[in-house]
Amino acid sequence: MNENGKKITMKLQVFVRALIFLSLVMPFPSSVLSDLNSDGQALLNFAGTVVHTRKLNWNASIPVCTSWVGITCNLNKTGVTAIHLPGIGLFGSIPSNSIGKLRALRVLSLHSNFLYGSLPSDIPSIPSLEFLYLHQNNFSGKLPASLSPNLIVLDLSFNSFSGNIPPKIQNLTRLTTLRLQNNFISGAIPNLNLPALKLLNLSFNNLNGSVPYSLDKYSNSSFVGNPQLCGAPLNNCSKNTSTYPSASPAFLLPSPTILKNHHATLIKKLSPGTIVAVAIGGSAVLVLLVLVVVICCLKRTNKVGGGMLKGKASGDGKGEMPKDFGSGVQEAEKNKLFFFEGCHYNFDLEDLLRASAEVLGKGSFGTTYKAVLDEETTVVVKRLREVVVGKREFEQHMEVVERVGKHPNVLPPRAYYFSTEEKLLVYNYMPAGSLFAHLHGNSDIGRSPLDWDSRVKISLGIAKGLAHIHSVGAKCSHGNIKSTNILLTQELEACISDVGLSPLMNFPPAMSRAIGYRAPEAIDMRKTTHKSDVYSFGVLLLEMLTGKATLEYLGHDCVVDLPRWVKSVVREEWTAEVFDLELLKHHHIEEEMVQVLQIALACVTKLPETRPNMDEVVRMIGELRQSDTKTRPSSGSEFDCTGYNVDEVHQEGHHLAGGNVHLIKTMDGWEERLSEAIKDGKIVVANFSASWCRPCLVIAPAYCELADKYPSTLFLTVDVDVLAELSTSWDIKATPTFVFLKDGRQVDKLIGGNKPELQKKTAAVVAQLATKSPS
Ligand SMILES: Nc1ncnc2c1ncn2[C@@H]1O[C@H](COP(=O)(O)OP(=O)(O)OP(=O)(O)O)[C@@H](O)[C@H]1O
Repeated sequence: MNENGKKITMKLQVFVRALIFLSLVMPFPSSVLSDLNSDGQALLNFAGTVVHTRKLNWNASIPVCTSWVGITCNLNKTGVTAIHLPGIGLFGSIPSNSIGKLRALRVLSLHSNFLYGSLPSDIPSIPSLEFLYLHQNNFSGKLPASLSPNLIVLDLSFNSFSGNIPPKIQNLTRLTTLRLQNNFISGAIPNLNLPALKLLNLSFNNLNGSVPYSLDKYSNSSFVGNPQLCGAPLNNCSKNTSTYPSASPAFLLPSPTILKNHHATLIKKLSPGTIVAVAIGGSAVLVLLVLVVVICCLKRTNKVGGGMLKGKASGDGKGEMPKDFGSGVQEAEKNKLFFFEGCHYNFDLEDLLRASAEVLGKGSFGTTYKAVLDEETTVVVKRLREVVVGKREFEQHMEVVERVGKHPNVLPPRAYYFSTEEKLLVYNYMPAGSLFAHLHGNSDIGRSPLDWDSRVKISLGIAKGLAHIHSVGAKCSHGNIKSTNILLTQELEACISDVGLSPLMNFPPAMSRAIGYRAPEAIDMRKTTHKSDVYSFGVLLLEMLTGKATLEYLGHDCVVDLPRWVKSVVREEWTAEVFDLELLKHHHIEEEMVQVLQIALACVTKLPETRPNMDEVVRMIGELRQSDTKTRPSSGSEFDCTGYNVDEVHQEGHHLAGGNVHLIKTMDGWEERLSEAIKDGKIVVANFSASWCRPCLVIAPAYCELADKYPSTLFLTVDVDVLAELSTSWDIKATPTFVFLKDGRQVDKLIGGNKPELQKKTAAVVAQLATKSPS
């Protein structure tokens, strides 16, 4: 693997740790030893209810204050003062009478987990509590009404809290940071006069009324995304203030809260211009697609004169239609090819039987041929075997299929033929081939591998097509979703083939390739449902992410259980091994890849009722695409995993450090930009990561302290992924920020950063850059 590949691989290892909770959940010993103090008991109550990863070593047999992960105690070890468990995959609701019982607790940091439900009221009201970090979870219900009067930081952002801002916040005289953004908080903002408050963010809620005068000193970014809110620093109340679209209701997957919140933010932040552009662009693509299909159909065929005679050659490979092809077609019925409405093919059955033919494959429903009628007309003929319904029922069913086929991501049959002995379906020939061929057959035909954008586009197309099929009725499922049944246009739009065939057939024993896509409850084809289609779609997503087929030839055909394989790889913490090496060559896609992996894993859960439906899947993938322009570095705006907008944090840091902070946001071109910033004599904060678990909130105020302490100093923030490059053990607390003089000498370290190799290396880089750019 090249350098870049390795880097991305390591990034992915960091990213996907958040997924591990899906498979790493471990039961916690519920027995409690009698000598355990009440804090220990309270913590065990918490851990006994909230699912967690094996990183948590809490055990009744070990004293709480010596080595329980994430726990800090007071000096005489009589009480727990801090809990730091951010981003470790905690999943579930916090019970009351657990953390709320810790009477000495000052810091509670459980952000970036998967916690949901209401926040027990005994937690925020712990009298000693000073720092409460619960952002990036999925807590819901009203905001806590009773709050510790000692709170300094209250961060409940990126959750699903609703209700009003409790007026009691006014009593928090020590509060310096209040972050409630990206929730569903409604009502008017109370007139808050908080003397210590420096950071305020109420953006992207459902707040209304006018911004109280006491708060108009905060910037616009503290309030944006509340369409009903007006007054300085937002627009004047008399004007229309809806500058941002309101939030779409959050989608609740069992797991990816982060995904939801992150993307809810991104959508909310799309400007109307962008939305219009996306809408126009989308419609243009759609119109183009329809045009292509119409033009294809309009190409009338010339009758084949002296073409290939029926029954001449082999049925395998290129040649003519096989000897017995059409043998069941009775003379009187030769012209009884039934064409669907809107299709203008101009051949009859006889032409078809004489056409030059090639076997494309033998599937579960019969053999599929490519039939070339003339230079302009090539179709695909599916010769169905084991049709169990009679003519009338077949015809009625075809009417439904015609209806279902009216969607840009569904490949409709163009014509059919039915007689007692022969049943044929005619489709447009899709020269770009199947998704299977694109993913697994490239080397044979010199086709370049599918890049990430194309894979996402294809996934979205399939999801839309499938959602459309499901919208026709509860009983209308596809039943055979797999990569050979996804055909692609030249523009790489996905078309789902074989729609509506399952109900017509005598259920064949599933072919081995199909078995890999089958939901556990639908191995028998008769039991396919919407949710079993969702499972198959999840396998398709995994196939696109991993580049692995569901069937391997190891001397004999071997079915690959992709969901099982992927889960086992993630469990063993070899997550980066999951992804297709072809994809690892590209920059800035790792976050999206992990998000798609989350969607895929949600689709392939064992219990059908826990899988999302296809509409929800469409929305999730769609959000991924809409956020695309925001998450790619070229857009100039970035979000980290905790949902912080780096620009926003930069502004805060910049503001607080007296306009003397220069932030370098991305890895691209960082050397040049660092040099420039050094030349400008600015304080430099270099974030060498596009995203993930950067405690911006912690770092931004800390910049200011350091800016005071070391004027004209260079700050360098090194992220966990860079750390991972040098260290095999991942420590969630280590997000080191080093402070360097411009000559490369280190003068301080801010958080973590006890990795000498990393310090040495960064110091060398800084020194080298400093000499390159005289200040
Ligand atoms: N309209 C089409 N244009 C181009 N290729 C097609 C078309 N329809 C099917 N194919 C390709 O022909 C091959 C055989 O298809 P067929 O549907 O018979 O089998 P299958 O997809 O492997 O299995 P199943 O019958 O279970 O769907 C597949 O590789 C498929 O991708």
